[in-house]
Amino acid sequence: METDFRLESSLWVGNKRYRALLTGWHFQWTEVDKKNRDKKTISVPVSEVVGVDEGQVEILPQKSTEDTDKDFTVFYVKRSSSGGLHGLLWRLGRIQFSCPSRVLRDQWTQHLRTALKTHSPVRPHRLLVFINPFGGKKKGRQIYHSLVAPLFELAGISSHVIVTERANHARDHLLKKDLTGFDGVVCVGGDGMFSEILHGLIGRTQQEAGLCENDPSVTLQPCPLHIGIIPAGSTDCVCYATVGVIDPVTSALHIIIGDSQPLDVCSVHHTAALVRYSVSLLGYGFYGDVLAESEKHRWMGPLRYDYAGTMVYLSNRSYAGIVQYLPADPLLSSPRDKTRCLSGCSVCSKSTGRLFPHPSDSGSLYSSHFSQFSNDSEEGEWVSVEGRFRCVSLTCMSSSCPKSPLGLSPSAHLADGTGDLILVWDTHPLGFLKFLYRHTSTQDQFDLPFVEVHRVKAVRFSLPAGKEEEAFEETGGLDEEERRHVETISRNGSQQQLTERSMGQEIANEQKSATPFLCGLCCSKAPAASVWNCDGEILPFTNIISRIHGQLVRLYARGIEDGATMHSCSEENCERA
Ligand SMILES: CCCCCCCCCCCCC/C=C/[C@@H](O)[C@H](CO)NC(=O)CCCCCCCCCCCCCCC
Ligand SMILES: Nc1ncnc2c1ncn2[C@@H]1O[C@H](COP(=O)(O)OP(=O)(O)OP(=O)(O)O)[C@@H](O)[C@H]1O
Ligand SMILES: [Ca+2]
Repeated sequence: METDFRLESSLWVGNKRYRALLTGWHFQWTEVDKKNRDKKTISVPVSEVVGVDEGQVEILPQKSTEDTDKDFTVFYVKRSSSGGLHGLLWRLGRIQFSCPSRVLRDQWTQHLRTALKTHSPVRPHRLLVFINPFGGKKKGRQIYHSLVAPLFELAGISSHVIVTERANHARDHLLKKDLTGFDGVVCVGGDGMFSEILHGLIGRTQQEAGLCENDPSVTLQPCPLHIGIIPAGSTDCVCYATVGVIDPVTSALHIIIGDSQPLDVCSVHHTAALVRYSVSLLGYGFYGDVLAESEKHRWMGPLRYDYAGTMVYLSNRSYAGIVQYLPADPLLSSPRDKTRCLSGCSVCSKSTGRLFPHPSDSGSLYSSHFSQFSNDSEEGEWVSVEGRFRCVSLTCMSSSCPKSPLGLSPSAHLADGTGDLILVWDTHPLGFLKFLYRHTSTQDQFDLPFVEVHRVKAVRFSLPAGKEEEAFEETGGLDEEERRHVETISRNGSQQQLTERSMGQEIANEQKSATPFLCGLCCSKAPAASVWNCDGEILPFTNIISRIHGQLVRLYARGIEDGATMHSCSEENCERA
């Protein structure tokens, strides 16, 4: 393989001579001075070459090209620092070489294209793109058309663009319409848009596989289509936690080169029905109350979370609950091992083999998961704790975001088949503030006497006996209706109906009236129950069962690149160098 693509020759960039070399997995060019001494080398992995074109090529603004038939242009990924604690920004690098002859030029372009095909087999050719025109600062369309579409065009990707006309438009399209010929689905928007794509693709995949999403013990089928996220929302947590920066061009380049990042997904069930899927935060107590409060102040934009956070903090709530969890294997990793899941993470790579032991045998591929949820002794025993909690949070990944650059659980893994359960027991207000504040720095938020963190495969939450009735009274007896609804679903066994109901706007509205009334410090009686925040949506149920499905979806991403340790960034292919 190495020698198949080897090509070496002198090439010119302007009036400077370069020695260019295409060998195996890399394309590199070294400036050579008049005495034939090597100067700076730039080396680009073939997998990061975006495209090759004959002649002189400009992208935006389109200039008239002064084509010479001995030139070719190479587009590639160029890194620069994001300037923060987090990942690296990617930009489109461009270099135009002149060859001594047209024959040599053709040799270079052909070899580079063959190398690209061989080393980048998973690059998308056709994408389905959903743009939420109202996400974030309402710039989704502009971001896509000015920054992303020209790059897709340059890379020869054809895209079918749908500007959504209502909430759940993208999800419904993915559940019902023909998806033949698409390699991936791209959402232009925030976490809410990503969640729509997630639900649409997981639902569609299970429908086609004839699997029932309602039963938490069923091993779900991984989705064949990749998901790309072009961040254009007010909260872009999934993008930040999987790419390391919130930047449309960086994300577009990850899509173009076909990066593939598996992602764990948590399914949330109530009695015998699926409620929703979550990847970043399933949170009860503080985070539930913050979301409920913030919904009343949407007009404030992203600031509403800070306002709601402060109000909820001041209301000084804690909630009674019973939390049961199924611990993951402690020998594999720990939420307190101080490691970080970065690009090429070995814990995640090893998990792939464990989660899918025989990739060639589809029978055992999925059945391998099944026992993880049962109470069989090999998989460990459920642990049960009961008490009053400030918050109960479950996250399948670190959930790093600009507010908390290392995230809710800094050592969590994107694709290890586990989630981290964070239990914050009731404590005095200053203690809880300390816990929250530590999310903004590198200080360990778990190193506090009232905080526990567990790496888990599944979690159950229920209100203590007696509290349940009290909570229902406060929420206007909604659960009776919910119970009827779930019974209907169980009888009909209709997945579509369930999805409609669990994600529908009506239920969100019902819940708004059912959410605990926040009356700040003047509260005479605190509510007995909080609500669940599931990736930014309020759940209509309090008692839930959730289970982590390892590597259920794949994103066009590669995890966070650590600028400090990246060879290619610090030395060569980097604007900082
Ligand atoms: C003292 C400073 C404390 C700062 C604490 C920052 C912790 C931030 C942790 C954020 C974790 C986000 C996880 C991702 C969730 C997304 O799937 C979801 C959808 O986009 N976002 C939210 O639900 C949105 C959830 C937003 C939660 C924001 C919480 C803000 C708390 C502010 C507390 C101020 C206390 C001030 C006391 C005087
Ligand atoms: N055309 C549309 N009209 C109204 N709502 C839409 C439309 N398209 C998508 N949505 C919904 O808008 C919600 C928020 O979208 P998105 O996540 O893209 O933006 P956001 O600004 O980050 O949102 P939020 O502030 O709620 O986090 C999504 O849940 C999605 O279902
Ligand atoms: Ca995980």
